[in-house]
Amino acid sequence: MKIASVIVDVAVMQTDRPFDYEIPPAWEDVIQPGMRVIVPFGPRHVQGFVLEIKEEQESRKLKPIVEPMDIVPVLNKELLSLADWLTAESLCFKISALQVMLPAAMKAKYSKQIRVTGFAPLSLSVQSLFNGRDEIAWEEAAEAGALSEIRKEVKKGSLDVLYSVKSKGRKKTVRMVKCRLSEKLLNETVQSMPKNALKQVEAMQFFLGRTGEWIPLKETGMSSAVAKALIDKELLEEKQEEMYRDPLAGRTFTPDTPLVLTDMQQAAIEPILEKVKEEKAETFLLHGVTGSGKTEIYLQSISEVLKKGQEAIVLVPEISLTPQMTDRFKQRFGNDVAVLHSGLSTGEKYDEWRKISRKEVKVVVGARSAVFAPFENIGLIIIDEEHETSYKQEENPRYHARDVAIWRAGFYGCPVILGSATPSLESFARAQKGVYTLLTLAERVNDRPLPAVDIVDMREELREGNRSMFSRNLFDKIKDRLEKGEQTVLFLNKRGYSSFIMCRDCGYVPECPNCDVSMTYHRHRHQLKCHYCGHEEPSPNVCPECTSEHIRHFGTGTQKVEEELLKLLPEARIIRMDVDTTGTKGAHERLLKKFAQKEADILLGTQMIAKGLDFPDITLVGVLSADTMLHLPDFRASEKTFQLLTQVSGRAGRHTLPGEVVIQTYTPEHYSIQLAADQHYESFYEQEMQMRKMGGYPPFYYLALITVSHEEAIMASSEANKIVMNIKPELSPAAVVLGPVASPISRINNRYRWQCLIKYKREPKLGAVLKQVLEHYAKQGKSNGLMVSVDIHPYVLM
Ligand SMILES: Nc1ncnc2c1ncn2[C@@H]1O[C@H](COP(=O)(O)OP(=O)(O)OP(=O)(O)O)[C@@H](O)[C@H]1O
Ligand SMILES: [Zn+2]
Ligand SMILES: [Zn+2]
Repeated sequence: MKIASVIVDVAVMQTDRPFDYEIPPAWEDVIQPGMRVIVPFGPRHVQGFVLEIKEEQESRKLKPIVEPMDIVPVLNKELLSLADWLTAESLCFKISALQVMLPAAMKAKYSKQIRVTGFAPLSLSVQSLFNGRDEIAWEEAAEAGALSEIRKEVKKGSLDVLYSVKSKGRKKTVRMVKCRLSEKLLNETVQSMPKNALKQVEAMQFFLGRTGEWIPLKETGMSSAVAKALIDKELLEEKQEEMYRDPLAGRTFTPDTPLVLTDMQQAAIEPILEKVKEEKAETFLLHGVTGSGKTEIYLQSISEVLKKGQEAIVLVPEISLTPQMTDRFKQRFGNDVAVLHSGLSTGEKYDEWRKISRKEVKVVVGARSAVFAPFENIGLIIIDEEHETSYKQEENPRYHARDVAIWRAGFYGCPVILGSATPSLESFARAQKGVYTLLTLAERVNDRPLPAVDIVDMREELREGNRSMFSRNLFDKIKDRLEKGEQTVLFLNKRGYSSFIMCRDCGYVPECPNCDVSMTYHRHRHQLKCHYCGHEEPSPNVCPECTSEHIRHFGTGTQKVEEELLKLLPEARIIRMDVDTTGTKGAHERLLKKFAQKEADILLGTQMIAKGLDFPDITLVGVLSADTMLHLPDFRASEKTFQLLTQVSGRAGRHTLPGEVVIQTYTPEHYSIQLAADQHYESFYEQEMQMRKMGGYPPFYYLALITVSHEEAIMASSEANKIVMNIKPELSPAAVVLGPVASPISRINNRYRWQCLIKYKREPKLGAVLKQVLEHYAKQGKSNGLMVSVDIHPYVLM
């Protein structure tokens, strides 16, 4: 008999192994590894993934597969083995590793139906609920409050519960019609049709000269009733045709041609093209200052890959998946490009995925999860802005796109390009050691200078009586740009410094009642909101502690900056880009377009404007508060500050007009601010490496973070203690186990959180030890309410 081993869609430790199912003879030729199937599991039907197919001589009693959900495998052999690797590396469930590779639309949707069996009579109340129908949805019964009644009936045998599984994704179809008659016959028919059937006559006339051609029903102008009548008369034929939802519908792209590379670009691209030609895996770190033409190198490398008939994946951070960035790929490669980003609807993402899967496109540009694009002949993988922490997924499977890219490149024998103006310390250290090959673009294209940077000490401003959020230096420069008709970008760093409320008399800051964090103030609704659990409450007008009225909004929101700017410079035309103004579909793009067409003088925004912008008339960049991120409890705080300041500064003076940057700060002496002003990556790297060495942090040590949470603080802390006691003897003396300590955010959603951090260099047993810890708590978890999570190479230490 033929047997399929299947991973079922039930993400708990007990089911984290393949289960065997019989393949019914009818499906023997159909079912293959990598397909989704529906299988019985306990009383239910669930989705599962076929891992392999076995042939056994002896027949044994197995439950049969109910039916396949795919006609062709959705995961190829390579992706199936990538799932093995991912499971082992990130200590996740196999099912999570398989699901993360597919678009959300392909996740299973479960529904329950209740059906009348006819074996026993129904009670009157249930009869009236069914109201003559054979079947109703579970939800309907639940809403009617009839579940306990139903349960009794199921026991009696009069009702039955059916579980069904569906894919969420719907293919979009259009109704097409075709005239079945020959041209001659059609002519005669139109003549002989009764005159009172005017609509039908008109409809048939439409096909004169177009018989035998499939035409969307919409275009024929006839109603469905008329169509139906004509189909019934066998004059027309109909079919449903599958369609893609096109997120870029109605946009045209002016094709562009490759630029002539500068000598420096040429030197950088050659080693890449060599590996493309040799089909050898190698990881390149392309370190190029802002505006040095990295993107052109990506484009021309991809060209070579396509010429060889291979495919390319380009990852960019979600935040820079702006039309400006994706257009550059569309302009060069036209319809060969699929774009995957979170702004697409579930259906649109599914359609893009299908285009990739059917090899109708050759290039994918997308955020983190695009690294799983189901290509089978990959010739190049590019990760732009490789230092971005959003490449690490912060939920299971906790993978880093860079590691996945390097794994896939190893499989296909192709190069990986990691590009950045400010590489992560980890990657640069690897390049120093020769694990990655370093390629450097030390200057901007065509000797354009990097912008000149002024650091302004805001404490000094205050001492001299300037209480505004703009230093005199920055203000003068903005005014100057307004007069000259040049453009300014103002950047407000909000990460880690969202606006909160504080009482100026007693220092009281409202905190979330469920989580130990201060709440964020939302100005437009005068509400306080917790970003961890979603709790919301009205913002107080007097201090709940001391009843002072001086309880105020602290921190500066973009809206407040805009108001102040308008007070000072009423003539300025400002575009504000933040979560409030870019919430609707296409808003991001519209705002940037307006700015590009010079309908505004100042672009004011948060993180989302730090990257990728390339406009010729931006000659001034102002950073309103450089140090807000420096004070986070995170060993990467300096690195993040340096990266962000360098990126934002890089938006100025990218074309012929020279650029200037003003950085406002309360800690001007800090090395990450000083060195960002000099745009001196190597010096920053040297200095930061010393700090990391002293602190025992990456890249000198690897990290693993264990977090334990429970509703009672004492449970969380004592279990965290037990874990530490159990782990320590298993590790080498070189490993350092810190904690347990209360997590920086010590409570989320009424669960107390404790953590311990393991620092290590080489611990071959660590993975197995941590897996044991997880297994142990998974078995007990349900009964004692403990939750334990493990994050290998964590980026969020809170
Ligand atoms: N060989 C070239 N000749 C002329 N112009 C070029 C060349 N290469 C790139 N450019 C132009 O230089 C500008 C900067 O290039 P690009 O955006 O590729 O830089 P980048 O290194 O990706 O920048 P960033 O990291 O700051 O986003 C662009 O306007 C681009 O069109
Ligand atoms: Zn107070
Ligand atoms: Zn909360």
